[in-house]
Amino acid sequence: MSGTLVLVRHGQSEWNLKNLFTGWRDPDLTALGVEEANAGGKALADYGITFDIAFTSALTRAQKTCDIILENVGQAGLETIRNEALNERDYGDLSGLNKDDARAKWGEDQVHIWRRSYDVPPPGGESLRDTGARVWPYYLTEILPRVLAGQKVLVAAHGNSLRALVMVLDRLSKEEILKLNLATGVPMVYKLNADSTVASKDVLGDMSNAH
Ligand SMILES: O=C(O)[C@@H](CO)OP(=O)(O)O
Repeated sequence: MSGTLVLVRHGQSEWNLKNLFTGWRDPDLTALGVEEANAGGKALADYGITFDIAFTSALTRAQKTCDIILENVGQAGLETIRNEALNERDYGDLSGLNKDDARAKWGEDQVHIWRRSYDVPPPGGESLRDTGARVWPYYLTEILPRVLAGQKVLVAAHGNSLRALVMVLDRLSKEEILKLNLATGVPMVYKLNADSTVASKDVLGDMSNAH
């Protein structure tokens, strides 16, 4: 058995609350988002894990979630690497639009395809496959080697950048990934085998109401 990889989606952001497509835009956490990050951090503290290093994106909501989690496990100030490779999927021209307004304009089905399909990009933006094409190499070169060396690694990132990772880790098909939503602030604890496959996965919270 090698190390441990913890993936967590940031807590609720101002734009999650306003129901706006966010992508690379940079809204802060809401008060609920801060609470969710604290709850995720407490769950990890109860689980009994501490980290060797943390990774997060170039966006405020993920960075703050990362900091809050580290505070909760008693590791404020732990070395944290920020990289835009872990940023949210770029929503292109949809960024800043209200999701219900987009449904009214383009139809429920089309918006669902843009939000959750594997390979259909929103206008001017990235498909999940495009997002994976930057997340996955970063994972392989920067994150996985540390886990395989036995380190415990925290990754605080975004709904879709993490879906791209989970798709590969959990070996999900294009159809299965369409249905997968990640809840804000709920840590997923992966133990990896030496060949980098998943030995076990513990979800520390409720993913059932994720959307
Ligand atoms: O707006 C976004 O960037 C993402 C994550 O909040 O939204 P969705 O869940 O619709 O992919």
